[in-house]
Parts: sequence; structure tokens; C-alpha cells
Amino acid sequence: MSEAASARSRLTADRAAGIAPLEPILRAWLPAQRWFAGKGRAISRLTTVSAADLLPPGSTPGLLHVLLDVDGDCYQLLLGLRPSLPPALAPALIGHAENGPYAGRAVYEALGDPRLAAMLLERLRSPGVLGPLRFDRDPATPVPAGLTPRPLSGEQTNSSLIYGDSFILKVFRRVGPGVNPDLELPRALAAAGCTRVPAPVAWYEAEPPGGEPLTLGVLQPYLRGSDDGWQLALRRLGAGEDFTAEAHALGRATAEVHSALAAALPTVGLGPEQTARLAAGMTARLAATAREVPALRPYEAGLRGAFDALAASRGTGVAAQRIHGDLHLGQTLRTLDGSWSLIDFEGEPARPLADRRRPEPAVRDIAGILRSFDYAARSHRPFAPAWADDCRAAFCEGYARTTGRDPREDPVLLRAYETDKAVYEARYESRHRPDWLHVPMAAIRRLSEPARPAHRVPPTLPAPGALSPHPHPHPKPPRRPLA
Ligand SMILES: Nc1ncnc2c1ncn2[C@@H]1O[C@H](COP(=O)(O)OP(=O)(O)O)[C@@H](O)[C@H]1O
Ligand SMILES: O=P(O)(O)O[C@H]1O[C@H](CO)[C@@H](O[C@H]2O[C@H](CO)[C@@H](O)[C@H](O)[C@H]2O)[C@H](O)[C@H]1O
Repeated sequence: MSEAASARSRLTADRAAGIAPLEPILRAWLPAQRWFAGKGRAISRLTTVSAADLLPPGSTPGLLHVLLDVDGDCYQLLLGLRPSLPPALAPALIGHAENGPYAGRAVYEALGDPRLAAMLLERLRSPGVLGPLRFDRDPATPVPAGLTPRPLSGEQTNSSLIYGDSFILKVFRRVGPGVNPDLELPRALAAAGCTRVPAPVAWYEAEPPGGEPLTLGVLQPYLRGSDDGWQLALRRLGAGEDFTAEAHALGRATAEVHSALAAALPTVGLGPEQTARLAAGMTARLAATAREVPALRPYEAGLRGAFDALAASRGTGVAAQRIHGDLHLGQTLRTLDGSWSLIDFEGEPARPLADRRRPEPAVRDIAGILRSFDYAARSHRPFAPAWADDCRAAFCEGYARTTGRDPREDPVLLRAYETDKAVYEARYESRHRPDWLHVPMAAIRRLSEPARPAHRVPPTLPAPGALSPHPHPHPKPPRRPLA
């Protein structure tokens, strides 16, 4: 049964029938939304899973919470309802209800309406149950009333609102049964005393009777004035400036989060069979992506080499634990005091929730950041490969300084994960940003070549300040044959 179908079978859907007349306008509006996963395909089946008035029926504006099943995926919508829309809300319009209980009303994106966004915060401030929804909060962190909301602009997988520059609410769009790791992991880290991740202060879920809750939204402190690691890296690159000290510090921050997650949540050792299964999963993902992205096809056989090498490595000493799951520079924030925080623990949005909650080698996150340095260097004209190499080395050194283990000491594992990430990125870019496809494709060409003998990691790691400037900051380590 699909995630949406199992949610539908358990959720109370008293109001669902009432919103059936809105389904045609939602069907026309959904494909244009950035967070809609089914882009490029016609919607064949759209049904309402649940609908709940978050304000007393008849209020103007009205606020309707809706879960929709669209071809087996479950989406969360917050709909505003007014007899007519003031001009400022025109960009939020979805359509007009022609019949049913909302006939004659304008239906619009509630998150674009400051009045409704303020009401949503009020709901989060007062824990309790409302129809199929449960609102919860951390009693230790007060959330003041009356904070002014503004929507976060920019590309996002979900939708976020900032309240008074003090809190940020993420409204998940595609949802499924089970706690979302973006709530689960930050809560576990906060309980373990790790301050590298903003701690959830309030959240809301759908509660199917007898089933697992679906996480729908999380409110957390807004790190005002922080710099997104991606933008910061691009600015440094543009100014011809070094980024290795930041990359080193980010390596340390990532390692701290990994260590805290490993201590707080279950870890497992991977034996040869599990490692082979991991490699098989990567190979299957490659095959599926090659079917979808024609540009990948000529490299498929070469790329498979990285996964075959992983399967043959017999998994010696590989540990799996809970990880971030989609770590890249855009998921890092450098705060005003100069320290790094990690955000968005949802994992890769396209993967089923159960997969995203499974323990995996921490190197998956490391590979994500390493790929991100390559992305940054390739968005610069001319391409800046030395900048990326230096950042990659500095990040790994920072990581090793905290954990005592340099990720480059496992070249087969690291290469497999980098390859898997580049394949994921090829699919992501071809679906969402075809103009960017050339970036992962450059990595794909490189990774499809047979692996060069690995460089040995220097036994004594240089101190962060000792990282020398371009073009050759790191002594060339002696070569050793591939294990
Ligand atoms: N706690 C926070 N403090 C400051 N900015 C944040 C915070 N959380 C998220 N952001 C900003 O919001 C953007 C989107 O957040 P993210 O969790 O990545 O959402 P999505 O899953 O929709 O991509 C981030 O890139 C960052 O700029
Ligand atoms: O929306 P999310 O932040 O969860 O992540 C998705 O979108 C990312 C792009 O916004 C995408 O990241 C890729 O592009 C980044 C530059 O824009 C680059 O830094 C990353 O390394 C690269 O993977 C991410 O893969 C996707 O899941």
C-alpha cells in the first residue's frame, strides 16, 4: 500500500467530502508548485485524505488544512478562503470554488496571508488536538504571541515562514506516516546537548487512529543574520578568497553532529552481506536514473565500477548510524558568532521515509559536502578545481580532527558514496534544474573512469591555521595501491 493510501485508510476524513469541489482547481495548480514531486506527469488520481477547519467554520478569512493523495503521494496544503482577495494576496490565488460549501469563495495559499500565518503560530503556541491534527511544543522554550510572519523566499523543497526574525516554521509538503527525521533528529540532538542544530520548539502532526503520526510542520529558532554555507562559499570564490578555514570548521561541526547522533541513536556494524546490499541499492539507483536521464547512459558501466568495488570490499569495519541524509552546503548555516549549524535533516526528499530513517554510513553526508564544493567551483567562471580540492581536503581534515578518522582512509566507500550522490544529483537536476545538469555530469565523467591509486592520508594532520594558500596547499602524499 502506498504511504498516502495507508494514511487515507486511517485518517478521519469527515470534512473530506466537503472539499471535493475544490479538487479540480487544486489539480490545475499543483504541477506548477516547486515542491510538487510529480512534475512533468499528468495527474491521474487526486483525492482528499483529510480536511480540517483550523478556524471556526464561517470565519473570514477561513483556514482549511488539507491532506491530498495525488497519484499515491500525500501532500499537505493550507488553504485560505475569502469572498474576494485583496490585491496584496493576488499572487497567492489558487482559484475560485464554484460549488460545494465554499462556493463563490477565492481559494488561496494561506501561508501567503499574514493574518492566517499568524493564526497558525497561535495554534502552535497552544498544544492540543484539532480534528486529525495534534499540536505539540517544548514547554521549556517560550514562544511569544504576535510575532510578525513573512514567507521565506527562494527555492525550497517545503514551505517556510519566519516569525519576527525569531522562529522559522517549516511546513512539510510531501508527507508520509512516521516521524519525519527533520523533527526526530534535531530533537534527539537537543536532548543529547548538541547545539550544532536548532532545537524544535513546536511541531504538529496528523494522528491517524492506531497508526503512525505524519509530521506536518516544525517550528525552530531562526538563526538571524546567519550565512548559508552555499552563498558564503560562492561569495568567497567570486572574490578569489580562500575557504579552507571554514571548510575545516565545517568538517569539525559535521563530525560533532555525527558523533552525537551515533551516541544518541542506534548504530549497526555492516558485514559483507549488508555492504553488498548497499552496493546493490546504489547500482539499482544508477540503472533507474540512466533510464530517466539519457545523458547518463554512456557512463553507466564505468560508474558501476565504484559500486562493484564497494561490494567486493566486504564491508570491513563500516558502521551505520543515523545521519543527515542530504547534506550539502545549502544545509549549513554560519551563524553570527562564526560557528556552523546544520539544518534540514529530512534526508533526500524523493526517498521513502522508511529508507531515510535507516542507519547508513556517515560517509554519505561527507560525500554530500564534498560534492557541494565541486558544485561551487563549477558555478564559478573559470572553473576553480584547486579551490574545490583544497576545501575537500580541509573538510576531511577537520572531520578527522574531531573523530580521529579521516574519511579519505576509506577511499572505496567514499568513492561509492560520491558516485551515488552524483547520480542522485543528475536525476535531481534533470527533474528540477536542467540548466545545472552539466555540474553532476562533469563528476559523473570523472567517476566513470577507473579509480586512480588512492593517496595516503598524512598520519599527522596539519593544524587548521597551517593550511597554505592556493595553488598547492597540501603536500602531495605518497601513493599506495588500491586496497
Ligand atoms: N533555523 C534557521 N535559521 C535561519 N535560517 C534558516 C533556518 N532553517 C532554515 N533556514 C533557511 O531556510 C532555507 C530552507 O530551509 P530548509 O530546511 O533547507 O527547507 P527545505 O527542506 O524546504 O529545503 C535554508 O536554506 C535557510 O536559508
Ligand atoms: O531542497 P534540498 O535543500 O533538500 O536539496 C535538494 O536541492 C538542492 C539544490 O537546492 C540539491 O543540491 C545540489 O545543488 C546545490 C547547489 O544549489 C549543491 O550545493 C549540492 O551539492 C547539490 O547536491 C540537493 O541535491 C537536493 O536534494
